[in-house]
Amino acid sequence: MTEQPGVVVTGVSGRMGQMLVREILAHDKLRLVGALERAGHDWVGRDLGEAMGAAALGIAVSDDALEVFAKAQAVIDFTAPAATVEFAALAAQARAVHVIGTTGMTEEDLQKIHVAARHAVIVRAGNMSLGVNLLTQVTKQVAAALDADWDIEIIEAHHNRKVDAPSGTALMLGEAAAEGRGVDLDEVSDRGRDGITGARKKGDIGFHAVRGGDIVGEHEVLFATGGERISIKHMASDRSLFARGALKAALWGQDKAPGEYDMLDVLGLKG
Ligand SMILES: NC(=O)C1=CN([C@@H]2O[C@H](COP(=O)(O)OP(=O)(O)OC[C@H]3O[C@@H](n4cnc5c(N)ncnc54)[C@H](O)[C@@H]3O)[C@@H](O)[C@H]2O)C=CC1
Ligand SMILES: O=C(O)C1=N[C@H](C(=O)O)C[C@H](O)C1
Repeated sequence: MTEQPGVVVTGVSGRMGQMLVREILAHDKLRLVGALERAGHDWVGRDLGEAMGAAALGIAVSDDALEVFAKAQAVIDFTAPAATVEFAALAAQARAVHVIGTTGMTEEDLQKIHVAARHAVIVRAGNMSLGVNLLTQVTKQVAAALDADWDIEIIEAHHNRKVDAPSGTALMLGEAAAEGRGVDLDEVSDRGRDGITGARKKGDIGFHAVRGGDIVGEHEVLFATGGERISIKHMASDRSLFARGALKAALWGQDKAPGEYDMLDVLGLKG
């Protein structure tokens, strides 16, 4: 029997990092082989299990990406854009599947990830849950069925520590709506209205970000026209669903050809 793929978790002290560690330790087809944090973080050099307030795991938290990636068949990365761009090149060098959950990336960042995907499998999604990925497909279908007399607004809500807006998921939903409608999102996107904005421009897709407390992640796509509204919504109440999606992607990517993939590929929802 072949050995189980070894996984490195980056940003291991973070909300998603710790959730990923717990899910990998409970997984029967993946094993944890490394843990990475940013240089200067007080977890670096400590045993991961002890740093998490549990029993020792025999895995020291490292700040040396190149060294830990060399042991991995998959790198699961929910950190920050600058770190993720750097990890994409290093994971490709190590020929490890790079699962990217990080959001808030610029076009320039995405271009660098695209270059790294020439040599390795990269699975990237602003949301790793089955429900949200299904919602993108439904959004595309509804947008394709309705004309521009239906206004599309995307409303998202997250915890008060989130640093990027609109969320990666909101952008995925916006892309899906724009694709369904046959328009370019960059041309019709209207973000965070404020002041005397004038009347809503026909065909625009609006984005609104709520931030508060410990909201895990909520996304609503609203289609509104004279006399009626359609609202489709996803509510995440537990981060473990994002972590489980990421583990699925890490396993799925093991036998794939180099390239960029998303969760629709992993979940078999493309089409
Ligand atoms: N795609 C998805 O399904 C989901 C995506 N996310 C995204 O994941 C990212 C992280 O979210 P959270 O865990 O809530 O944030 P967090 O702030 O709790 O964790 C981020 C971690 O990354 C670490 N980090 C930053 N730079 C680093 C570097 N150069 N090397 C190693 N570690 C580094 C930080 O020290 C921190 O521990 C965000 O972009 C968020 O939007 C979050 C949940 C689900
Ligand atoms: O930062 C978060 O927490 C989340 N980020 C992702 C996003 O930007 O959409 C996914 C999820 O909603 C949680």
